[in-house]
Amino acid sequence: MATTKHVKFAEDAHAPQFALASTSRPQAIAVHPDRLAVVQAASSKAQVSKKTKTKTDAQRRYLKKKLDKRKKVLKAKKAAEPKQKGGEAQEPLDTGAEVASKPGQSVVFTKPSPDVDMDNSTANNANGNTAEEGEDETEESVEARRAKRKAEKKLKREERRALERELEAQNAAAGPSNTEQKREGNDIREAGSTTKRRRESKDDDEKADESSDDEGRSVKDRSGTPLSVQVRTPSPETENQRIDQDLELEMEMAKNLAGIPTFPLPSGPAKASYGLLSMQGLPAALRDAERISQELRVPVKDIQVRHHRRIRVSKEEEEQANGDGLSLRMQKQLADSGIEEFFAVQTALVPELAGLPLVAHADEFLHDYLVSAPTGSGKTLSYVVPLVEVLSKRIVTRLRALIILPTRDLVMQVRETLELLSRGTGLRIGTATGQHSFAQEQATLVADLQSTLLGGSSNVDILIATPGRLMDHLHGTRNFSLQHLRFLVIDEADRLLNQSFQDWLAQVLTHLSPESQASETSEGVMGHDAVAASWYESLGLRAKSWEGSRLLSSQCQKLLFSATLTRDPSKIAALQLRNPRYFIVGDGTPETVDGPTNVPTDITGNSFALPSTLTERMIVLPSEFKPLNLLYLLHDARFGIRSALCFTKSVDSAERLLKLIQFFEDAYPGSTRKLVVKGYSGELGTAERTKLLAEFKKGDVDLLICSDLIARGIDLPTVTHVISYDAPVDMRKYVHRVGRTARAGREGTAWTLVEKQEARHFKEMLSAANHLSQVKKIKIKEEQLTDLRESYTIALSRLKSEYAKA
Ligand SMILES: Nc1ncnc2c1ncn2[C@@H]1O[C@H](COP(=O)(O)OP(=O)(O)OP(=O)(O)O)[C@@H](O)[C@H]1O
Repeated sequence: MATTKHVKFAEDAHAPQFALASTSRPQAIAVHPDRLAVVQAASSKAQVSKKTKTKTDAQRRYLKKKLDKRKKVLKAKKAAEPKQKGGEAQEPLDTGAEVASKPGQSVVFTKPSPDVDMDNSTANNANGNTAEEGEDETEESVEARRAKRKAEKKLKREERRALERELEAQNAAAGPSNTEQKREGNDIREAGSTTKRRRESKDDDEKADESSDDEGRSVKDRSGTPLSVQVRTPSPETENQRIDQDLELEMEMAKNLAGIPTFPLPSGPAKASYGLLSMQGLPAALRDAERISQELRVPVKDIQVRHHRRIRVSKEEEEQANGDGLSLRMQKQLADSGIEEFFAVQTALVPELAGLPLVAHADEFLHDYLVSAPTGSGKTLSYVVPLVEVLSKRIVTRLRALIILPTRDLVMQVRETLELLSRGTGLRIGTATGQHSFAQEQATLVADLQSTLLGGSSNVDILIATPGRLMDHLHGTRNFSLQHLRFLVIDEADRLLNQSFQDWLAQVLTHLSPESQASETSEGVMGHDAVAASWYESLGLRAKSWEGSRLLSSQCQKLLFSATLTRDPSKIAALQLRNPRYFIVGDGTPETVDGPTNVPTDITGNSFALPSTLTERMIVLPSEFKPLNLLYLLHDARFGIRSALCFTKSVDSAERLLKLIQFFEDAYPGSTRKLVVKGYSGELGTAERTKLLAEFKKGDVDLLICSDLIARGIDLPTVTHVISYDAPVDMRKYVHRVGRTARAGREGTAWTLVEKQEARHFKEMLSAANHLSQVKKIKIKEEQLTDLRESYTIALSRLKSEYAKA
């Protein structure tokens, strides 16, 4: 509405008097008197003159510029004076009128009158051009005017400088107190000084104008004789406006910036302190982790299993409650497997867990456990031995232990260990990985797939699964229930917690509580004798007064393992831990307030433990030298790398490298025995992968080129070297890759080929984990590669033609 009115006024602005007088124009009468006043003002000549007044400064500038131009012209005239004195006729000025008559050009004659110039209206001739005459002026009056102009000019300069000083004073008043403020102050000063520089340069130009004729164009007559006139194309109004706008903008900027609050410069997040982590909800037990030295060894026969009390007891009482050792059966199994003494992580966990009850009572004070121990330190046995010891007391088969692992290969590996150590116990072990059909898996995991049984029906005591297939069974297999679960083991926990696959963790935790299945209770349901005691009440099977109502909602204890276990509070919170205890196996140095001192950690204080028997090397080189350097490592007698895993960044690059090395081996005459090199990736079938790993373990394969599929958890005791052909992108990956060697107290060497452009990142990564000093830099000289070059060139050209064919 307001816009319409405004438009109307704009239309009526040409005849405001008429609009006021005429009663036949209701639109005009309906207008608010204030607006009317504005419209009237805008339409009157008074408004024009007011506008002109507000631009006095700008006009002065314009004037000054004009005066300077005149001064220049005068100078030129003065230079011509001797000629005049010599009786030569003064150049006729009316020739300039000819030039000035050209449309669009304003012509300034050589002797302008300042009085005329002060009033533009009188200075403009009929064509809109400026024509100022001064033919009859004497030399004295010229001198006087020059002096006057000089004085005026000086005055203007002083005014200008005063303004600049004022601006600077405003900036200083803003009071910068830190770097950012200083920067802003600098910016303001920069803006001010830019203007100042511009002005100074203008001043310089003006000075230069006195001797040269840069801005003005020298106009020549038809005969080519230069005329003493200055031709300006921009109109004075445009120039005035520009100067006004500049000044207003500058003032505005200074005003705005002076009031802006300042903020500190952004910087990278600092490593979280333990105090901070605690404040963010990390349980105190996780802050004050129990550290165990990597070197600790205890003979299997000396292990004393701690029997848990039903009520919470002091640490001293708990220690006094030492019971017997491990079962004789277990001791025999371990001895048969060549295990005479327990490693550090096992000495901490086996006594703690092996004495746990098969069925937990309400007043049993149970813990959940988080364990961070180096790669190859025996974490698998540290949970497998106690699980077998506790569950072997069972009479009825129920699903009592669930072990979750990230890959199928790891599931098979843990299954092997479990089967070995549970021999003679009758414990049933099942796997769910998707290796077999869903129906096949269902048949092996669940005894009764037809009826609906409140207590579930399990064919296995221990299930080892990948999270994806586990979800399938939770949602799609009748009578598959987690209600009897005593142990939930999450191995390679940090990797699994990073996988949100079907929200698997939340799903598993939900299926541990009875509420999730309470709705399924109905009269037609059979077999409630098999329901877990802790689930009775929730399923409406007993009155509250029953003793079992005091049982825990779930008796399940959680055990988490990794070489790079997270202490990220948000991830930990998702686990819903109960009375957690945190074990870190490292060099035994107690943690400081700011975190462990010698164990590499990431930003959230996550511990990265590395085996003490590991030797680490890096070679920094241009990317094109990587294949030759790798071949050198494989063929030089000093290194003699065999039984090695070589990691690449992708399956494609693993394939290419494999072919290149195979072509090289064909072409290279230098070695007595050709290296056997094979590729290992997820693209191979399970049977093929198992066969390949068996060959490698036997020593039939010298080098296995692989993707990160087997970077975690895979236990190949014969690996003596790990080569990262492509450098790992983060510390976790590095720890797990290099951890494929130097396992179980054996020696091993890890090599990382670092491309020059990656070197900085790689070193920063190591040093952030406090680990840079452990990785020795090796340089292979170009001349050391000479022997390999010829065969390498052949291999390379064969590789090219192979890819050209594809
Ligand atoms: N007490 C022991 N004595 C001798 N060998 C052992 C002992 N405990 C474990 N080992 C062996 O050490 C090797 C590594 O064990 P395991 O695979 O459990 O390591 P890990 O800590 O799980 O490593 P990763 O973090 O890489 O998964 C295995 O070959 C295992 O048989």
